[in-house]
Amino acid sequence: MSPMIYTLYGFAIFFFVFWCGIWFLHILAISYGKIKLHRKVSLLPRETPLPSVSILKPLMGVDPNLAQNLETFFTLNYPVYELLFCIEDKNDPAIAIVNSLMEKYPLVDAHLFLGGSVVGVNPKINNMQPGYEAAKYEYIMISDSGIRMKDDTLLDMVQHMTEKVGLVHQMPFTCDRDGFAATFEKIFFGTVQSRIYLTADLAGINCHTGMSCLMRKNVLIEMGGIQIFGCYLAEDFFMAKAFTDYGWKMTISSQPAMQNCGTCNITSFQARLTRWAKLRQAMVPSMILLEPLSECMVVGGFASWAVNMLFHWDSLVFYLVHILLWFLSDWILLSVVQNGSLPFNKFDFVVGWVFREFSGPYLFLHALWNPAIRWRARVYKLAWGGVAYEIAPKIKS
Ligand SMILES: CCCCCCCC/C=C\CCCCCCCC(=O)N[C@@H](CO)[C@H](O)/C=C/CCCCCCCCCCCCC
Ligand SMILES: O=c1ccn([C@@H]2O[C@H](COP(=O)(O)OP(=O)(O)O[C@H]3OC[C@@H](O)[C@H](O)[C@H]3O)[C@@H](O)[C@H]2O)c(=O)[nH]1
Repeated sequence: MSPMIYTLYGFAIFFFVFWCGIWFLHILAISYGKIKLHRKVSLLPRETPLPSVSILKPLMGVDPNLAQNLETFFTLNYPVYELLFCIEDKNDPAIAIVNSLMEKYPLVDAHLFLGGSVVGVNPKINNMQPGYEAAKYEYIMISDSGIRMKDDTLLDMVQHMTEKVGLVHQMPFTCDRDGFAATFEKIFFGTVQSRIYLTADLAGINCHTGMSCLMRKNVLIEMGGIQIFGCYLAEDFFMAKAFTDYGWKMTISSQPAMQNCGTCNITSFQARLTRWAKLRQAMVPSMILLEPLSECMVVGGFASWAVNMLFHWDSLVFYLVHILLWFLSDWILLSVVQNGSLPFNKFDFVVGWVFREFSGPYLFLHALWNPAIRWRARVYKLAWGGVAYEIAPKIKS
């Protein structure tokens, strides 16, 4: 056999093994999701009192659901906590919403911090810094503006903070909302993102998306505070990395993060996914190969060629069966993450799923060719490794 044939067989074996690995991830994610997610929160009395929590809420602008999302933080079923709302712009309309909720719930320990404090380039860290400095409790929670809590979400997260755990985060998911964009978001978070998030959590790989996380404050202080992550845009990834570097474990909680922003459209969601992809490409360069390769249509194409080469199986039949099984597996995983009836029918799922599968590789390439990162009012670039610098001044919204 010529070296060319050996090389082709080598590639065929690689793609077939990779394809098997991806299917192993599907099975792991579904099984682990069933075991890990949506467990009942224990209400049994404890020997020691529950730790008190300082909740940082960085806010910027308003959306139609902001008031009701924020209100869920005032009605948490948790003994001692404080709410630290942080708003950078002193003319931000979110201020009025926070003030009216603070008036409505005078017994809840809540404070508002205006103006932020420039400790780096990350605008979320800059915004939270005054709130962080004022935080008085032993656990710090960072919770983005679009998050909606159930009464027992904080309790669930605290119960996952066991002896060796330093950081508990929620796997991103979405509330039920109307419209195709909301369907698309739910399909994205409940399929491709959940598969990686669950398997990464099981394998102890850092996949932290910082929209809702609980941390031990003493460890944060030992690291130098949240400001040391201000030089990165992906402060979430580096915070989690620092916790593991300090010898702490991290885990997801049983309840996924319920994102419930009231403005939901395809363009802004795709811009957000592209921004995240740019962060991953800069921080974990192996993702540049692994991500496109692990897309259903791409890995299926390579595997179809490989099985034809190795076992003389019909490529087209193999490809179609692969897509059908992937689709079914995604439906099962989404149902596990949703843990109840879905707000859309099977036809909507087919349309949303096909759209996700075809737009995924496109968004990834788009992120690769356009390195500038727009986040809300500012534009940044990332150096390899993830350190960020701002390339355009703040755009007035
Ligand atoms: C046979 C092995 C195949 C491995 C395939 C890995 C394919 C990865 C495909 C998609 C990646 C999706 C990642 C989703 C979560 C990240 C969301 C995100 O970008 N968040 C950013 C913004 O908040 C945040 O800053 C970044 C966080 C982490 C990025 C690093 C992700 C690494 C994931 C690697 C997981 C491999 C799992 C393998 C388990 C055995
Ligand atoms: O300029 C800004 C941008 C954002 N933020 C706050 O940061 C939080 C997240 O902002 P967005 O919703 O725009 O962004 P994402 O949902 O994509 O964020 C997510 O990905 C990037 C990570 O660094 C974040 O930790 C994670 O939450 C919000 O609470 C927002 O109010 C600011 O305070 N200032």
